[in-house]
Amino acid sequence: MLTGRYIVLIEDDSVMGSSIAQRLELEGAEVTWVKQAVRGIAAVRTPRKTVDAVVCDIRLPDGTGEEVFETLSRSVAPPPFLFITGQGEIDQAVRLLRAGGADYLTKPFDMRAFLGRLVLTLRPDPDGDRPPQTGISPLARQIDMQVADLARHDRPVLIRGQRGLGKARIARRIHELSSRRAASFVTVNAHDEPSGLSDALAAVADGTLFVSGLERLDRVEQDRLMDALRAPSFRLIASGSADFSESADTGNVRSDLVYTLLAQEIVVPPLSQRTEDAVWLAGQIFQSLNDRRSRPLRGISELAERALREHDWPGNGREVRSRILRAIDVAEGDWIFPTDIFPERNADTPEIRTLAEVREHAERGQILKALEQTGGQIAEAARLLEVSRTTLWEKMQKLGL
Ligand SMILES: Nc1ncnc2c1ncn2[C@@H]1O[C@H](COP(=O)(O)OP(=O)(O)OP(=O)(O)O)[C@@H](O)[C@H]1O
Repeated sequence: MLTGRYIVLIEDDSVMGSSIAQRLELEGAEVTWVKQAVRGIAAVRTPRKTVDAVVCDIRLPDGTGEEVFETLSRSVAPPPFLFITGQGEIDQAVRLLRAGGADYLTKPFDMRAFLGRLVLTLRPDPDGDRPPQTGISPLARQIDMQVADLARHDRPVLIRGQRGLGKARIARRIHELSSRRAASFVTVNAHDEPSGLSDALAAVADGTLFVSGLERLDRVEQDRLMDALRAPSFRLIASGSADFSESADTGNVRSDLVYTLLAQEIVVPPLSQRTEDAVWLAGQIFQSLNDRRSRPLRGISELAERALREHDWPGNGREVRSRILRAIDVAEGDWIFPTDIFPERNADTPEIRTLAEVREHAERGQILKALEQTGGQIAEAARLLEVSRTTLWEKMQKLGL
């Protein structure tokens, strides 16, 4: 029933804790059991894998379940919480449900009833055939799960990160997975002058308002937005720079606006911290553009993939897109090569290239020339190049020809 699921159990009572932990493990779950609030916060905030649910007692030796939940909500979108309460704590539990906790159960309870409630509480199955949207790295998969989670709520969201990381795409995905998906998604770009906030507020109705680059909104517009948020018909999603939380300290953004947003945030790490995602994204963008070509290319060569992995992507996803667009345009053969993507690295720049790179580049040129002369006859080309057919074939495979 719970195979492969990871559950954090915060329960100080040894008898209760061990019977829950044992039962969860019997059902196939992996369990981290802690007895203190502070340890619970640590286990959820820096989990060793994605937490599918937290089972949390309300009364703990060093605090309450409510404090655990609230502390976590300030920095991350917490996983679903199933609270275990005593009779006297129901008010607190109900308050927690309103704040976004998933469910509660009153002691004493039957273990089967507990399992039934837990299954309904769990985070949607991460392997539930949803393809990656942000990337394939664990960090990106975590973002995709947060997106699914936040789509189930209706609170304001802040998406924080450097420029060009796909924050606008993330905002749109939250909207499309949410119950507001049939309504409109209206974007305000605070980098533009004027941003068009008033028109957007008039147009959004019960849809989602996405404010890109929130810290760039001027004071008058911030006041207008905050007024609208007093009784909003819409849901606000905003994007901001990686150090957005400092905006409140420096006075760039009204502090009440900052705190409204910080409660639910997604932090998107730069591509330089997850270069496997840069390679993945290049592949995705290549695929979508290539499919539209009348003469499709065969792919991104291994050498180019290596170069993608080694680049540090200061312009993030936006840079990936523009480089792949260009590469598809200029590629001469069937495959994309490093210099198609990074033209600044071509032979007449003073940059030192490895001997292997130079050799591969030269070999590729000669092989293409020979194949051209022989009308694509491999045996004949091999004779001109004075190598065996097998050697030529192997080199062509390696060079992606
Ligand atoms: N995961 C992704 N899949 C496809 N394209 C992406 C992805 N991430 C970024 N891009 C490309 O990067 C560009 C920027 O995306 P987007 O506008 O969503 O980023 P942003 O983080 O909101 O940028 P900014 O903060 O600079 O406005 C777009 O052209 C988009 O095509």
